[in-house]
Amino acid sequence: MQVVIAPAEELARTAADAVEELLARRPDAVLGLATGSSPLGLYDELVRRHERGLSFARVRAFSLDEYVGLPAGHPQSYRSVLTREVVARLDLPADALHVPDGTADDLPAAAAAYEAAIADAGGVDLQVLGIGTDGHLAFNEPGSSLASRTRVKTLTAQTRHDNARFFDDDPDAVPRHVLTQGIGTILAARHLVLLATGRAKAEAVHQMVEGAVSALWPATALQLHPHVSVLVDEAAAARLQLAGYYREAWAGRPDGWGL
Ligand SMILES: N[C@@H]1[C@@H](O)[C@H](O)[C@@H](COP(=O)(O)O)O[C@@H]1O
Repeated sequence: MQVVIAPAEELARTAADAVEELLARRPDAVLGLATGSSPLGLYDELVRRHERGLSFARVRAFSLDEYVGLPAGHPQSYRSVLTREVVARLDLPADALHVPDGTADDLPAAAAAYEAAIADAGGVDLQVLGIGTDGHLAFNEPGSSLASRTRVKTLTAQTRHDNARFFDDDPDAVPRHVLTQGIGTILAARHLVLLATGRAKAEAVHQMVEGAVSALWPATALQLHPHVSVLVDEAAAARLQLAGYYREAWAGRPDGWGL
């Protein structure tokens, strides 16, 4: 795992460099998009670079997850959030954004269709990730199979509490069920770029990078992936035991090496 400890603005630029390098190599790349506050700095940076000429016109994008049961067009559905925060601000065509269908009558069929759509696109080249305070990735809560694929999950009380800020601070208004890419789905992406900031993420980041691989901390499955970049600010890095080594490795990387 590659761990970068830097101020949030620098993390956003470093992640944007990886996206820009990918698009230079592959203009029709497949990007995996995360919701939540963690990737917002990266999305802002991509918008700035788009305004300077970086094109997303041929990119395909896949959301990590979606709430079940929110009506189409609900402002907090992840389709709405990603359309507002990413697609509408870039030249990414609206029909290039794929999101699991949380309104489907047949949710297992919608999950299978989502897996098929990712495979048809050739798989995800670069997956943007955040992490929950309980170590969840996408909506793979503690106890998730580390080999899981897209499926329905039940949110924990902790996650509904964390996400209540998007639902008028009412945890009961947060949907109880979601469709989420599985840990196995996420691990199939070619490059994983995880952003985490703030003290509330410090324990989850420590477990993810340095803890024993366990369903109790689903993000620890990233230790099994060959190309993971973990971008954290000082507060989120506060519990890392090997922080000194990570800093030394990043500062001393050979010229021209990025994520
Ligand atoms: N499903 C999303 C995750 O993909 C995200 O990583 C997490 C953390 O969100 P934030 O970045 O706002 O802390 O929130 C939600 O649960």
